[in-house]
Amino acid sequence: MSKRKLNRRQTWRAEKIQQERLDRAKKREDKVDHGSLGDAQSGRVISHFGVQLDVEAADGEIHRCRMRQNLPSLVTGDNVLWRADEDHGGGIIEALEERISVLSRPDRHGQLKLVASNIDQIILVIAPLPTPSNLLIDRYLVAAEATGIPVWILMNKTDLPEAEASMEQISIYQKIGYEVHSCSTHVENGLDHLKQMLIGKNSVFVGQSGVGKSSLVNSLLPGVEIRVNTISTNSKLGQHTTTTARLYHIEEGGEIIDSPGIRDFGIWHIEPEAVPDGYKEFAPFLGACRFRNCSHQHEPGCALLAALEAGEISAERLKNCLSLMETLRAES
Ligand SMILES: Nc1nc2c(ncn2[C@@H]2O[C@H](COP(=O)(O)OP(=O)(O)OP(=O)(O)O)[C@@H](O)[C@H]2O)c(=O)[nH]1
Ligand SMILES: [Zn+2]
Repeated sequence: MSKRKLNRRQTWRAEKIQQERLDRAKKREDKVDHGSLGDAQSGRVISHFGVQLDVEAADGEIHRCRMRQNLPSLVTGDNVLWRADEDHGGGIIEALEERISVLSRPDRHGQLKLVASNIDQIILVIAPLPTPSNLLIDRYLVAAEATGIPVWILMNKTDLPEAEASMEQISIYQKIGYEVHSCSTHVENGLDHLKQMLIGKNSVFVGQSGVGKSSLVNSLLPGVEIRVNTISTNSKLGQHTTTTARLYHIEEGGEIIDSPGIRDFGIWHIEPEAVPDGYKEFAPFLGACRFRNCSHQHEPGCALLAALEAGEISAERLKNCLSLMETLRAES
């Protein structure tokens, strides 16, 4: 399979198939003698290890579960129906409830693999140091927009003197309509506002190495040790992580799903042609160019160039869009 991403129609089809499976599984279950199994109850997959998954029951207890063979592959964040196995311990997952969102990434063979589900918001973490380039921010935003999951920007390390200039640098994103919030893990009460933003939601933190994602997660989840790195110049491009995603509860409310494979989310492969769709302020102009294969660089009747001329989109964003397409073409 190519590295194609699911388009809307495919996503809709996958959801439909999933719902039909769920209905069939429920019907079958009604006819089965459950023996030593308890009543069906709802639960949440909080981590998975190959064929075994940890399911959190409504009372907060965690049960190591196997799954019925008729189920599709499950992922951290899934809501499931499961039964306790009273004879053998643990439990059996019998059905998957509809997912509201999924993060998937291509594996080394280009096949899409689910990474986590039911995520309410993607938080793109940036910091004054390492200094973000707007091109990199765009890349994360394009990837986030493609998931359909709401995304906003978090400026960490506001304790650094460079913070003000960085906020200025990213003000362009606020103009486009992205929410920008800030915090510091190094000052007292620096995370109070962030905690408010997390309440009642299932969030993932993404962003480049060294911006403080581990520090954030550690501060939000005291007692859960996640390694904090010193700034590294190593690019993580191409690295494959096997660590499973885990769902954590924040004491003040809200959930975080975290894994190294989620944090480097923005550098997952994106189709070059899909890039302009990730520039949300371009939406009114896309598809309006005179030529279908317009490169948006010099063609007469280019709707994006006209929008630029009229001051409706920024030159920087258009330049970054084109250069991101170029980079992704070179990578594929
Ligand atoms: N000044 C300042 N430094 C911070 C803050 N938060 C984290 N750091 C430092 O930034 C560095 C990188 O932090 P990490 O939490 O490892 O960053 P990360 O984003 O998880 O990095 P990766 O694990 O490589 O993806 C460490 O030296 C932290 O101590 C902050 O609010 N202010
Ligand atoms: Zn054009």
